[in-house]
Amino acid sequence: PVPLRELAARDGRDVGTAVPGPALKNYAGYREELAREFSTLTPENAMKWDAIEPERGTLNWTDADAAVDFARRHDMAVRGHTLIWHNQIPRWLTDGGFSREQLDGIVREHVRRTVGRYRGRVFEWDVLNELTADDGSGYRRSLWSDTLGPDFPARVLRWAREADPDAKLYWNEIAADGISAKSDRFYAFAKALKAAGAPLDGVGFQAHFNLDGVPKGFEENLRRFSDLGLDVRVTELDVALQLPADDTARARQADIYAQVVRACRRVDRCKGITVWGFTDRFSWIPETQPGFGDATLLDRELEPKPAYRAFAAALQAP
Ligand SMILES: OC[C@H]1CNC[C@@H](O)[C@@H]1O[C@@H]1O[C@H](CO)[C@@H](O[C@@H]2O[C@H](CO)[C@@H](O[C@@H]3O[C@H](CO)[C@@H](O)[C@H](O)[C@H]3O)[C@H](O)[C@H]2O)[C@H](O)[C@H]1O
Repeated sequence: PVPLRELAARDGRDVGTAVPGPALKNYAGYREELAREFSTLTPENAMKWDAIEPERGTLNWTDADAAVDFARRHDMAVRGHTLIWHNQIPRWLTDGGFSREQLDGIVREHVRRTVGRYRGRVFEWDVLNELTADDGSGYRRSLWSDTLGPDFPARVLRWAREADPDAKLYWNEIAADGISAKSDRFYAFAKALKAAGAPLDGVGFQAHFNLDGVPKGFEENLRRFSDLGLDVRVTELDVALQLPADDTARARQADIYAQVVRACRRVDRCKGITVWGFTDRFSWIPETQPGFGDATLLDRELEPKPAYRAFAAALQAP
């Protein structure tokens, strides 16, 4: 079959996947499939703050460099993930008791150093990740919102722009895929940043779904953000199944993947789709959602599932 990356390219879009460090190192078949099917990759954990700077001043770029090098050797682009998130923050930072001024300096240095290191080699950054409160009331409570003041997103975006003027800068969000109080708040934040002239280039919708299906207003939501002059992306797509999954569940899963592809293709500024892992062998779902899994396009032996065929068919449909 024609690789997904080629089908997406016909539309001027890209298709990507999250890549866990160990998979890239230890599984030959995985690397071949990755390079064959995908035009972008997102390091699943290697570019997060706790991986890069586990101890203050101790830097570890090993897995991040390996992912960037792999991409360069296989004509793939890299989405950097993620600079500011409430999870996977190193302990020295959460327990540091830093003042606003001190934390500002620390964040600025982290952004300058990380974006600077991959200047010209990472084409997009999830600068901001999951900052919106789930109830849509405002910012999610975090070290950042508690310490850095209400305008910290604009400041962090500006530091990222300084470090690499060519990289596209994104705010990536979870559970804001449809029209909801949360996505309304996210929309208001994005609109305010654009109005303030902050360097926000795009927004990412993670799309961690299950058989409840694609949330109501998904396409409309993509379109309203793009109408703000923003690129939009699906950044972490998977469809978790209750285990053991049967053919009916896999057929429903396939339909959901296809719906997402069709919605993205109908929105001009939807730049592409990234799946959060492409084989059931490497997926965050089983560890974090006991009883669920089989969420991706290929099975554990890298064999295509109905989801893969539906994804490909939706990419090439007229
Ligand atoms: O939570 C799912 C998505 C939601 N959106 C943002 C996105 O970044 C997030 O991705 C997931 O983010 C999760 C953390 O919140 C990641 O899970 C972490 O993944 C890390 C790297 O594998 C794990 O850390 C390893 O843990 C091992 C045993 O516990 C240790 O031996 C390793 O040293 C340590 O690196 C953490 O326990 C585990 O919690 C998942 O792989 C990753 O898929």
